[in-house]
Amino acid sequence: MARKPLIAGNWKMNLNHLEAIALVQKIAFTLPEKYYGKVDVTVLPPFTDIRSVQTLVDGDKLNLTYGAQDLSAHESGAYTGDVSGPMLAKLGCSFVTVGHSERREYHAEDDELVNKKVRAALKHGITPIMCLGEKIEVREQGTHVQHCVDQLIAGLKGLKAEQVAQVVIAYEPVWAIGTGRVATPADAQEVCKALRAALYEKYGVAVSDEVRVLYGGSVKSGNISDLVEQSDVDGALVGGASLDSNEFTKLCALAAGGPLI
Ligand SMILES: O=C(CO)COP(=O)(O)O
Repeated sequence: MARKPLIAGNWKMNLNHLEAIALVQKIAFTLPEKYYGKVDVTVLPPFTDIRSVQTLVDGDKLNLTYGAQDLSAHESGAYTGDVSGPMLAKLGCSFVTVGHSERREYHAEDDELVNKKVRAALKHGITPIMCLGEKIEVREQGTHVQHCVDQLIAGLKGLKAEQVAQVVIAYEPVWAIGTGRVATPADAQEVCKALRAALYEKYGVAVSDEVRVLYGGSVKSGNISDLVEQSDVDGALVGGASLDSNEFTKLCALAAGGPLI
């Protein structure tokens, strides 16, 4: 089954709301309408930028969508500093990353919390992009495939097949994030294929055919084509390269099959 590629720009903790408006305007101006039929494009700015991005996307009727980088597992209440699913839904967020390795590392998020956040996103109609991936030590031991499959199963625990069908998975090997050390297309395919096989085994073919599995880690316009050519890689979660409008739009165009802008 042909899955439409998704390119998600994870801005991480970069750009204030004025810079966010400028970047989204540049992306919208540079990427011609025709590409949106062949690739879904979303940007994931910091929380403080989302309202401004919403105003621009709604006002100019842009084809790209936007989302957030995290959400609370709770609905509301005494959770200082957190942002809830209902708040993000109200802002029109289409996606939210959950369980990014930087959240796992700096905020001690484990698979159990990731699972709660995936549920919170789904409950409020926001598509979770559930991130997983191995650290370098795990890869060196050669147990990375099983490690990633275990993270997948734990993150989706207790969900019904119809719910799993709505999730996006992002395989991001930790050693490839922000390092310039991109996994080879074969490395990405090995894990993405195993993740899809695990989805097939547990939830059936309708789910494994539907779920988009992205690769993330030092993705740029120079390597996106070889990555999306892999049969189980359905797009990319892009960090650094998503902050440069020329690089990001070029990457989106290539993921759509070109031609290069
Ligand atoms: O963490 C990432 C996206 O979520 C990847 O970041 P880089 O593209 O900067 O390596």
